[in-house]
Amino acid sequence: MKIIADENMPYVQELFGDLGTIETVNGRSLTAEMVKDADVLLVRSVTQVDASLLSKNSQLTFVGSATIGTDHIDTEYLAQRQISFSNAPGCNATAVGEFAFIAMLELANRFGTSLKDKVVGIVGAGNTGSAVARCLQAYGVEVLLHDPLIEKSDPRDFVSLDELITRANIISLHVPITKSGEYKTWYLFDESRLNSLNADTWLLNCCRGEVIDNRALISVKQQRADIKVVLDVWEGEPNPMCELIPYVEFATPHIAGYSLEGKARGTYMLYQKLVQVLGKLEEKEMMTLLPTFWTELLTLTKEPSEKALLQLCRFVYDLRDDDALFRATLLEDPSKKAPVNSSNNNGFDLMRKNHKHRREFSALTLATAGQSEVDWLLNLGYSGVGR
Ligand SMILES: NC(=O)C1=CN([C@@H]2O[C@H](COP(=O)(O)OP(=O)(O)OC[C@H]3O[C@@H](n4cnc5c(N)ncnc54)[C@H](O)[C@@H]3O)[C@@H](O)[C@H]2O)C=CC1
Ligand SMILES: O=C(O)C(=O)[C@H](O)COP(=O)(O)O
Repeated sequence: MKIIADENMPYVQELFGDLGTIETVNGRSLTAEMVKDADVLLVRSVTQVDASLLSKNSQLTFVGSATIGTDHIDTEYLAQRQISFSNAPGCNATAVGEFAFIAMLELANRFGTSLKDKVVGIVGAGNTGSAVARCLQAYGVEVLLHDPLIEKSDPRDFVSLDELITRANIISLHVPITKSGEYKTWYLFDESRLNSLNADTWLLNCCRGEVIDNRALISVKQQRADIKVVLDVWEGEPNPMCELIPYVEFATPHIAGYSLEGKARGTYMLYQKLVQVLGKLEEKEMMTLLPTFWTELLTLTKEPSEKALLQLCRFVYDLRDDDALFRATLLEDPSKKAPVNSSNNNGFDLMRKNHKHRREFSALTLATAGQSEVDWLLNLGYSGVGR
């Protein structure tokens, strides 16, 4: 069995090595010729899987995408050809949740205010949106949810988008990209909605770039310095509008979901699905793949202040590093805010390829010496001993 896999998918050899011969490829430049004799195709979000890519292949039985989003997959076409498909829903939700939470703490620190006093509006209350909400609620922050597609069947409280925009100090976007229908998300935040944001709103996008009209965001930011923006995803990836970068507080190349656990979970979920499709038994376990964190135990002597909490988060992931590298990679002279060039696609993809996967909060164990007042840190995701 020939398995073609994206080179940016960790643990493929460990998990799929016994099932067939593996060839790893650059997912962005995959062609019909390259996949013509594949039995299994394992991709990430940068590969369009459609009739054109599969036009020379008549033996493919399984396509797996180690991602939450499926906007790059023509699932109808795969179904027509009776090719099994699986993505990895929820695989990197914790990573995105922790990323957004850390970004909010960083913003609070930068602007000399407290995250705890804010109201956060989450647009899209599925896996990633709920993961952000869990972190915020663990810390005691008020959260508003907006999700018209699930509000009738979900016991949580929901608000309209207008109410969310009116009441929230921070808005975090967690919707799939959809181009049609009543609740389409393409340019959900267009110029008029961006202009309707309250003074001093913080806007975070960790889902898909085109949920915000990026050109409109530039013009709104030119008038509204009060709005603060965090972008992990960009319209037109891998060629973001470089002139937008200077208006963004924290800028990263679509790596909110890039925790080692999240990526491993993605590959592992595809392994589980393929084994099932092949009628075989699972013989591998995910946790045995992960290395231990460089330090496993941290002793807390008292409840951390917000600044100390940020330090604790930076211990696991320092967002400032990725932001600085992004600017250095995509802006020729970050101090002059000049773009390297308008189509710097290698820089964006190279940063993603070489990204040093961060760990999730759970990789770090906190010794809390029996203090129940720090239980919320365990709800935030850290592991704990001492109780
Ligand atoms: N930056 C990154 O690295 C990552 C980005 N993503 C992106 O985030 C998206 C969301 O991921 P999940 O939360 O796991 O997906 P999910 O499917 O669990 O949740 C998405 C939620 O958005 C809701 N929704 C759809 N249209 C909406 C609208 N117009 N207004 C409000 N809510 C709406 C859906 O009802 C659903 O509950 C993915 O589709 C993917 O595009 C996902 C993982 C990592
Ligand atoms: O899961 C998703 O959806 C994402 O956006 C992924 O985190 C993107 O990662 P790649 O598949 O592009 O490596």
